[in-house]
Amino acid sequence: MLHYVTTNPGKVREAREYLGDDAVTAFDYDYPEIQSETLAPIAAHGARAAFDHVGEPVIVDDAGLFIDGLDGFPGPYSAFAEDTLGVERVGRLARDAGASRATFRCVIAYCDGEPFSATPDSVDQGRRGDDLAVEERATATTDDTVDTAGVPVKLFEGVIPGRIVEPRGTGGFGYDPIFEHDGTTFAEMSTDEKNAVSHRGRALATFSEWFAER
Ligand SMILES: O=P(O)(O)OP(=O)(O)OP(=O)(O)OC[C@H]1O[C@@H](n2cnc3c(O)ncnc32)[C@H](O)[C@@H]1O
Repeated sequence: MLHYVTTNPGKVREAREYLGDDAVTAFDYDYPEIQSETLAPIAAHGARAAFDHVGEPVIVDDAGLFIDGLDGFPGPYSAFAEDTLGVERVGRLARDAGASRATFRCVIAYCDGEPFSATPDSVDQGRRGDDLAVEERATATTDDTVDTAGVPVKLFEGVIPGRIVEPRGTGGFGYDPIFEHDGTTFAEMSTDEKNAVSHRGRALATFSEWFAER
């Protein structure tokens, strides 16, 4: 069984909607997080720690909102900023600074304790939005396997550009009310609609393609 290790029920809802109810079980465990300016090492080390704790295949998912005009703040500190400032205040900070452009990123890290064989279909199958205008660019990529003290972890990243706006909508969780993509905030979308465009949906798409081959 594949365990989605998180303390955030919103992530589990989206993963289940995407992968299917029976594909993953939620495992509520607050794995120790390292500090880093990028999400990938945090997710990789989290997956290793979660695998050590659970002892079965795990996914961890580290996400962050990167506001261009605030030099990427809150980025990897998004959970801390939500807990301390709150979503509305982060939104106001961005708008007051005239900084509406932002990117949501999600890195999914998979670990089952086994090495990954580099079959032609299992790596470097990421889709890039290079043919899209920069403003619209959204990417979902598989990254290299990361070795965390002898245990390999596989990473999948999803990225979506958007704008910080005044809060709208009641769905979703976290920063969804202030993150607008194509005129609609994530909180105004159903889980399905959000998954179709979101950072997490894109990361889940490349993960599930790869996992089906494993
Ligand atoms: O680490 P776990 O236990 O998985 O749960 P978390 O909520 O702390 O997870 P993150 O560190 O990945 O989340 C960073 C912050 O970004 C928020 N967040 C993550 N994904 C989001 C999404 O899809 N939409 C809106 N906010 C999101 C989340 O609420 C946190 O405040």
